[in-house]
Amino acid sequence: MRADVVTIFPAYLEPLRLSLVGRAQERGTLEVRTHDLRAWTSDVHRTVDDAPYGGGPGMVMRPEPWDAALSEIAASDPARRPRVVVPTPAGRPFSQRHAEELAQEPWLVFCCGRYEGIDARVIETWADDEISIGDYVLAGGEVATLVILEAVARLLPGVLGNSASAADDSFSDGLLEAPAYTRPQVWRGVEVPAVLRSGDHAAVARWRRAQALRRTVARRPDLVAQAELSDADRAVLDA
Ligand SMILES: CN1CCCC[C@@H]1Cn1ccc2ccc(-c3n[nH]c(N)c3C#N)cc21
Repeated sequence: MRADVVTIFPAYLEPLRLSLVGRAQERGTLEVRTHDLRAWTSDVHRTVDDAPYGGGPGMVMRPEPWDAALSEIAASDPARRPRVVVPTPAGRPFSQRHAEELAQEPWLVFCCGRYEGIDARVIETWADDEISIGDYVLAGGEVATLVILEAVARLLPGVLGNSASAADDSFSDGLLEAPAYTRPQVWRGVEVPAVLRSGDHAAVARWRRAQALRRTVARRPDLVAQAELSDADRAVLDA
């Protein structure tokens, strides 16, 4: 997968060189190219924003630099068309399913807005996806791009390695994950649940599913309504 990120703060994307996403890049599974939007300005001040029509606070990002940037990036591989993703608080809520969908794409381009956002005509012309990572307001699209790219990168072949699997993820079965424990067996007087030390893999799986169900009912009843529950699941919830 190739991922291009257009931003006025390229340094914000440096964390993509670390850890899981960094390893995916070293392996060649993911290629991240970061671009400074100001490279596509033509004035001495490298202006990327202007006052909003209709008045109101703040500034809006001008369409010309964005159109020049996206046109040049898209033209860099004429045989393909990238899926253009615009993080915005007005976007479709990001989810694991959405990450799985984006992980199938060979080429993503992320448009990181700032100020009050990007001129709406750029979104109308270029955006394939407008995504929100949550119901809170950030100062720009860079953090959202980091979130989306990490969630997508970990789903790419070979990135998680043998020890873990995206199929075991929280949300992959529609539920929150069960509590996890490691040594010591007793810590601050609290013992690790005996079933986890039993060696009975079937019992451990049942316990973890029950914990995930109870946790999801308590914290995210909306997810329970969407999850596919077995008779055994319903017995746990009815207990
Ligand atoms: C504050 N300021 C005036 C109100 C509108 C937003 C603006 C700031 N801002 C500019 C570009 C931009 C992109 C994403 C986000 C964003 N916030 N929350 C999310 N879940 C986001 C995503 N994904 C915020 C952005």
